[in-house]
Amino acid sequence: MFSIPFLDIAALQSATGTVQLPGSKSISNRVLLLAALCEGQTTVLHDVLASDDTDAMLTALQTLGCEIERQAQQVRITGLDRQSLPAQAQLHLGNAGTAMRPLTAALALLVGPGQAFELTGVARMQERPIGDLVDALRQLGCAIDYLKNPGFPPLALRAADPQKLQASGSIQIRGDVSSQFLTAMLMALPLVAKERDYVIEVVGELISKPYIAITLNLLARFGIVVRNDNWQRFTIAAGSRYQSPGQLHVEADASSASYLVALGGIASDPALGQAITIEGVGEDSIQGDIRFIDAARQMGVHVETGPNWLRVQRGQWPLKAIDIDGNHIPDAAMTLAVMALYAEGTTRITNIASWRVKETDRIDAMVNELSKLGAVVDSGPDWISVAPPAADAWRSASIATYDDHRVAMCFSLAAFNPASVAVRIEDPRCVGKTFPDYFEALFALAQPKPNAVPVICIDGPSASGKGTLAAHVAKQLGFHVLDSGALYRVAGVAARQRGLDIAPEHAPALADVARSLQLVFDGERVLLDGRDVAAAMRSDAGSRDASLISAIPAVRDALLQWQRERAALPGLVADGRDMGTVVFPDAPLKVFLTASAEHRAERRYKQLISQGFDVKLASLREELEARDLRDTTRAVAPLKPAVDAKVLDNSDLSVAEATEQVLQWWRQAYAGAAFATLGHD
Ligand SMILES: O=C(O)C1=C[C@@H](OP(=O)(O)O)[C@@H](O)[C@H](O)C1
Ligand SMILES: C=C(OP(=O)(O)O)C(=O)O
Repeated sequence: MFSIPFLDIAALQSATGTVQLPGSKSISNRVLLLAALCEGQTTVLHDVLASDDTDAMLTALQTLGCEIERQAQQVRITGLDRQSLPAQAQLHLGNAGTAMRPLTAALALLVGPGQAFELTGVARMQERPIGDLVDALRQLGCAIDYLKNPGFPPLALRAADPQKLQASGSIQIRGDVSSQFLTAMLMALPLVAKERDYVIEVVGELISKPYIAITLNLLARFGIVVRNDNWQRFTIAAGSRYQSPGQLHVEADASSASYLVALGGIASDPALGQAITIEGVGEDSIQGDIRFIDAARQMGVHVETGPNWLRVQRGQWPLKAIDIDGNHIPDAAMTLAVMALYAEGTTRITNIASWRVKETDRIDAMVNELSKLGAVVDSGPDWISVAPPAADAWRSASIATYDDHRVAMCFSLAAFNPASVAVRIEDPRCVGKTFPDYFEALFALAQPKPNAVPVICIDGPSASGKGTLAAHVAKQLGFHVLDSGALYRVAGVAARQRGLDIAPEHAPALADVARSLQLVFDGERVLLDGRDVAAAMRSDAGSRDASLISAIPAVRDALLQWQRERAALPGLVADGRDMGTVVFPDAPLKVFLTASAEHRAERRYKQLISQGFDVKLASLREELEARDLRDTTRAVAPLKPAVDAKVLDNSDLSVAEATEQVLQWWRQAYAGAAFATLGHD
């Protein structure tokens, strides 16, 4: 997961490959709760989504005393024992609608005399309506108080009035704000439907119906058969009792699949043998969002399906604009709004009023962010229309994501824009709600346009702190790191292992060694042919050999390609001596890091002393000055700032200050002018 302030997505060209999708949020949170409601019975759930929303549900169930064992994607749950519910519990449910709504209903019926439960969430959750559900529960005698604003969480639950609970067998609930209210009632009522039927009548239009279908399907798996009269009236029969299915497999998430279906439709060219294969969800899915593929097909995307897989390729290009009622696929329909950037004509998505009360006001969010890119966008209370920018009207944009995972995921697809304008996704961590590794999955499938991967070069003399600075900058940007100094050290070790003397006369053999290095940098470990050589390369002999081998032009040439290939999505921070001058001459940001010999000697001195080495400051300084002289005057790739490098003297800067300076340059260098005019610098 990229837990960083923003993620720059390079101009992307194509996509191909196979992806195994994480579990469905809607199914995971439903089955976690259903399993918890199977009093005393154990259920083993497989392929459960691990994300912020499922964490919210799991943590709440644990707080309530549920026994849960979690191993990777497998969760073993023993159902709650009513008698041992805690007297008090405070449940923080983040922004998970699938936790807040169903838990409210179940706990409103479970809470006993003398017990009190509070349910709350993030600030946005406190703006997401829950009044229709509370009104329905109050008809049953449930005691629910609003702790802040009427109609919204946080809520306090106390024991229901038992007489009223038995008296009211028919409950009315509104269905036009969120289907999750009805889902919540359907999952809670089996807890009380012992002696009599309970009937739920939906008032007004029921939106997002396919989510009710998921609920009914999963209830049946847990032994509860609900009569559905035309989506208007639902009957839970007397004698209903939760019965664990023992084991249950969670399908992959069909809403998450929409971004990858769109990816294939935009960027997988069948003529080049490209396709996106999505595993874990397919035509047999119980999730309504699988119907996104119909909309994608209407836009011209080629989709093949199997029971639990999808294979997607570009069909018609540009895509066809469509006019679609998005009510049945409220989450996946957002993806259509971004696909519209690649369609001929204006795409209209209607009947999506619920977008306004989800993670953010999604209609406004889509209008704002699509407009930044230059699209022609319009909207109303329950619709949005999108026409792509004219060829010369694309603008680079820093996409605000409103703590909404779907905004972040959708807009990553804008990076295929024909104008190659830069796309920056702010707060990419928000995808943690349902698809924590979304960007990793995207980068594994997508290929950048030639030379589009952003590279930051940090060159400089010995002990200037390049490595530390590179690591800090890379961490902030989510980029890879190339420590080219380490590369020469490994080349030296490899040469010694093959019994070669490191001298100019062996240049061809040494270059062969360099060319064929089988190398993996894995945290602190450096694997050469599968063996860790970290200690050898950092020894004194390793340093001497690195210095010798790096002075051999044929070796430098041999390693050039290997270094260039490290420029992988989303980007690279390369540190060394000739990164900006030789290896990545087109890098958008080159930093030449210096510090006075006095400061560098002092830093190295402190470092070595703290490691227990007996060294003298004066001789360290002499060594550094001698090395500087050698480095700056050598014939091959002498150490010098690239003409377009920014010189950073960090003699008096902390690592944090130096990092901030580089990031500031980066924010400007990478499409900076365009972002700056949008106030997002
Ligand atoms: O029941 C569910 O799992 C969901 C129902 C839908 O909400 P609405 O019914 O509020 O549209 C959907 O947007 C949400 O992501 C998940
Ligand atoms: C609306 C969504 O979430 P929630 O389950 O919180 O309603 C969503 O995932 O798009």
